[in-house]
Amino acid sequence: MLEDINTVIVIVMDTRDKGVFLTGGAQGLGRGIVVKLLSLGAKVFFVDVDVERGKATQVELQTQYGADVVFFQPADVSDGEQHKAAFDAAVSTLGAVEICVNNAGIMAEDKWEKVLAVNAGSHIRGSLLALEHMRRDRGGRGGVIINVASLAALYPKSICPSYTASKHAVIGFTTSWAMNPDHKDHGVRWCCLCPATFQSGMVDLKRLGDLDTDTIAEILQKQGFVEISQVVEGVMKLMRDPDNNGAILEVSLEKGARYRRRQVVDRDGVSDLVVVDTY
Ligand SMILES: NC(=O)C1=CN([C@@H]2O[C@H](COP(=O)(O)OP(=O)(O)OC[C@H]3O[C@@H](n4cnc5c(N)ncnc54)[C@H](O)[C@@H]3O)[C@@H](O)[C@H]2O)C=CC1
Ligand SMILES: CCCCCC(=O)/C=C/[C@H]1[C@H](O)CC(=O)[C@@H]1CCCCCCC(=O)O
Repeated sequence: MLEDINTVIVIVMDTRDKGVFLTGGAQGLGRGIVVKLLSLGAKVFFVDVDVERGKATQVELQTQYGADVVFFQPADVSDGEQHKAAFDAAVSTLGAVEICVNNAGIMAEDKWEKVLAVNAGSHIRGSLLALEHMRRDRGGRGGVIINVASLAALYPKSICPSYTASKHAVIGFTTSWAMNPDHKDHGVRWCCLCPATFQSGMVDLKRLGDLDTDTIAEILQKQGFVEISQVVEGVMKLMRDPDNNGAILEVSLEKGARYRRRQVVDRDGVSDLVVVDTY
C-alpha cells in the first residue's frame, strides 16, 4: 500500500544504560541534565570545578538513583590535563561514553581569556576527546556530542562581547565537524543547544560589561526567563533525534524548543550532506 511505502521509521536514541560524560554538572543546567538522564536509566559521569557542590550533588543523586549510576570527579576543564584525565576516568568507570555534553560555562567580561578557555576551549577539547573515543571507524560505538552554546551564539550582544564570541566559536566548530565528509564512518552526531536566559548560578550581573546592574536587571526582567526544565527537554530532543547531525536547537520563551538552522540531513547512508537553513 502507498501509505506503507511512504512510511519512514525513525529509531530514536534510547538513553537507557548509555554512558554519559558531562561538564559543569554540579548545579544549574548541567545538574538538570544529569537528573533527567538518571531518571531515564543512563549512567552519568560529571565533572565540575566546584568541588564541594559537585560532591554534594553526587551524594544526593547517588542516594536517589544508586551509587553505581552517577559519578563525580573534580576537574577544571580549562586545564587540558585535568579535562583529559576526567574523560579517561569516565571511560574506565562507565565502560564507554556514548553521550558527551560540553556544558560548563562562565560569564566574566573582565576575564576574557578565561571565558574563551572554558566556554570555547573546553567544548572543543571535550568534543575531540569524545570523537576519538566514540568513532566507529576506530572501534568505538558512535554517539552524540552536544555543545551548550547560547542564543548569544546567534546574535551580537553588546553587553557581553567575550561571552558572545566564545559562544559563536562553539557553533562554528560544532557545525563544521558535523559537515565532515567522513561523518557516516564516525557514527557521531554533532549538535548545538542555544537557550535564552534562564535562572542559574551564572547570573551575576556584576560580571557583565559597562551597563549598570539595574539596567541589565531591567532588560532581563523584561525579556523573562525560560525554565531550566524546558532547556533540559531541548537537550533530550537533541539526544534522541537520530537525524539531526549539525543541528542548532534554540530554546526561547517566544518560540519554545525549535530547530534553528543548519540541519544537516543525511538519512540515506551516503556521505552527501545537505544544509537546510530554517531562519
Ligand atoms: N544561565 C543562562 O541564562 C544561560 C546559560 N547558558 C549556558 O549554559 C551552560 C550552563 O550554565 P548555567 O547552568 O547557567 O551556569 P551555572 O553557573 O549554574 O553552572 C555552570 C557550572 O559549570 C561549572 N564550571 C564553570 N567553570 C568550570 C570549569 N573551568 N571547569 C569545570 N566546571 C566549570 C560551574 O562550577 C557550575 O557548576 C553554560 O555553558 C552557559 O553559558 C546558555 C544560555 C543561557
Ligand atoms: C538573548 C540573549 C540570550 C543570552 C543567553 C545567555 O547565554 C544568557 C546568559 C546569562 C547568564 O546566565 C549570566 C548572565 O548574566 C547572562 C545574561 C546576559 C545576557 C543579557 C542579554 C541582554 C540583551 O538581550 O542584550
